[in-house]
This record gives sequence, C-alpha cells and structure tokens, in this order.
Amino acid sequence: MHARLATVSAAVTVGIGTLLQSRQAHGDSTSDAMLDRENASTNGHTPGRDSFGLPKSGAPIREAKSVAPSDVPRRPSEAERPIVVGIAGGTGSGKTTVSRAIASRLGRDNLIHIAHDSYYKDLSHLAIEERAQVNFDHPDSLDSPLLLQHLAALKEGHPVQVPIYNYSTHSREADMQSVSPARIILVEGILLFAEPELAKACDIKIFVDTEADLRFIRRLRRDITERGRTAETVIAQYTETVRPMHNEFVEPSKRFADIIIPTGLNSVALEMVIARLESFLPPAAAASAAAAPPTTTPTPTTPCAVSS
Ligand SMILES: Nc1ncnc2c1ncn2[C@@H]1O[C@H](COP(=O)(O)OP(=O)(O)O)[C@@H](O)[C@H]1O
Ligand SMILES: Nc1ccn([C@@H]2O[C@H](COP(=O)(O)O)[C@@H](O)[C@H]2O)c(=O)n1
Repeated sequence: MHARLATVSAAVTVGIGTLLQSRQAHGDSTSDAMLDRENASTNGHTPGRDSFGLPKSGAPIREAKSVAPSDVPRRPSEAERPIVVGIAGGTGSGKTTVSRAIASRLGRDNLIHIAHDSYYKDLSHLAIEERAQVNFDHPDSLDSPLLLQHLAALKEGHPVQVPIYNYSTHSREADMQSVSPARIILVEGILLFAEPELAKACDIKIFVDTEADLRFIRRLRRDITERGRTAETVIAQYTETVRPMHNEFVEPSKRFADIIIPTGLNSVALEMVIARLESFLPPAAAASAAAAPPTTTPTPTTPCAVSS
C-alpha cells in the first residue's frame, strides 16, 4: 500500500495556553486555530525557519542531556530548537510501533519519545472498580496542560519529569522519568490532535490510520497480555467508551494531520518521514542515521511512559 503524503504544513510556536474547557466549543475553535496557523505559514519566512516554517538544521542540543540540575541550560537558538513530531491515531493503530521504528533509525542521542498516555490523571483516590469505569478516551482524562508545559520546557532546553503511568492500576507510579531535550521530540497519543493546543505544539503532525477491526484485534491481544485485562473487560470498554470517543474525537482530528500513514508500518511512508527528520540533524548524526538499514518491523511493545 502506498503512503498518502500531504505537504508538511506550517510550523507553529509552542504556547502554553489553557486548554479549552468547553468541548462544545472545540470544533469551531480547532478550525479557527488551524486556519490561523495555515495563514501564518504563508506570511513569509521566519528567521531560523525553513520554507515550511520548520526550524532549520543546526547543531544538536545534546549538551542539555548532561546538564546538572543546578546548572542553567543554555537556551537553544531558533535553529537548534527541538522539532516536535506528533503521532496520533486510534488505539492499536501502531503509534508506538511507528515511533519505535523512527527512534531506532534516528538514534537515542537525537530523539526522545514521550507518550501522552503518561499524562493520564492519577485515579488512586478511587476504588479499583471505580477506576475501571472511567472514560479514558475523553480528553478530560488526561493532564494535557502538563504535557504542554513539558513540551515548552523541552523546547527551551530544560529537562522535565515525566510521570510513569500504570494501566493496570489506572494510576501514576511514585517515580517519574527525567527526560532531557533532544533535537527530535516524538510525542504520541490518541487525542493529540483533538486538543487544539497540543496540535499547535506539534511542528509535524502524523496520523497513523488503521482500520477499526485491526485496531480492535490488536488492542484485545495487547490489553490482555500487557495491561492486565480480560477479553470481557476489553470488549465492554471498547463498545462503551473507546469506539464512541474514537468517532467523536480521534477520527475527526485526522484532518489536522500533515501526513497520514496507512496501517502503521508502511515502509514507504516511514522512509519519507525519516528522511525529513534526518534533515534536522547535524551532518554526522544524519549520515549515521542514513547509513542504518531501512526500517524493518520492530518488536512491537507498549510502553506506558517514555522510551527512546
Ligand atoms: N504493523 C503491525 N502488524 C502487526 N501487529 C502490529 C502492527 N503494529 C502494531 N501491532 C501490534 O498491535 C499492538 C498495538 O500496537 P501499538 O504500536 O502499541 O499501537 P498504539 O500505540 O497505536 O496503541 C501492539 O501490541 C503490536 O503488537
Ligand atoms: N487506565 C487506562 C488508561 C488508558 N487506557 C486506554 O489506553 C488507550 C490509549 O492507549 P493506546 O496505546 O491504545 O493508544 C485508550 O484508548 C484508553 O482506553 C486504558 O484502557 N486504561
């Protein structure tokens, strides 16, 4: 199957704004925000940005990785600022698998991988039966403002403390994962483009588009083996919340994507995405990534926090 590739559209600057509280207003506001961005992209070049409005290739910001907490990291120049690549798509579409394929090619020094899922709200104050009843596919179930803050901080060269989420207990672990900036920030999540501020924070937006039946089969297997569920609970959750929320929020957000990858591990699409991302790396890192073997099917697993 061939990839459908759309032109990479305008880059946007990260703004920490409050997310819209009213889901009712979401549709109009989203459209307005997207139109604003498209209009902004046609207003000539911004210094330090290329003709697409994306930050130009430049020196890596790896020095931020070794910064001691007491030091003040050097603020990356416009040309050095991390590129945020958003990967959205329905549950089981292959977001994590695609992210890992990209990460394995670009290398750990050049890329960090953050899951919106890590920002699910902690439900440890509820009884375990009550937690399982929560609608985890509605945008309100996630602390998206915290993710926005983290993306903005990473773009400024600061490390962040990402929560570690446990799908079996529907709660956050006591520990957090310290994540330092890298030139490419991959961030994935079903609702990434359904939240206007998060969509706006992504310089490149990729939607992994996989048919519902395949996604359900994958999810059934995964949730039983990795997330402590039974077939009955997966089916009930899917019909009661996952499917309706997908139709209400996830599927409509596809139109905000710059690139749509059909069925996930589409090697033609992946190679094009990787080539584009390599162009943001300094020459030595880009050459090393380009010399790596073409994308193969990585062992799909499902981290709930961050990996690189
Ligand atoms: N192209 C694929 N072919 C077969 N199985 C896949 C493929 N992509 C993902 N999977 C499987 O589907 C499950 C969900 O994939 P994952 O990448 O975690 O999706 P998402 O992050 O979108 O929920 C994984 O457990 C993985 O084993
Ligand atoms: N406690 C939780 C939190 C989330 N989910 C489900 O995870 C799905 C998103 O993750 P993917 O890797 O599948 O994209 C989402 O559909 C939630 O229903 C959960 O089951 N329990």
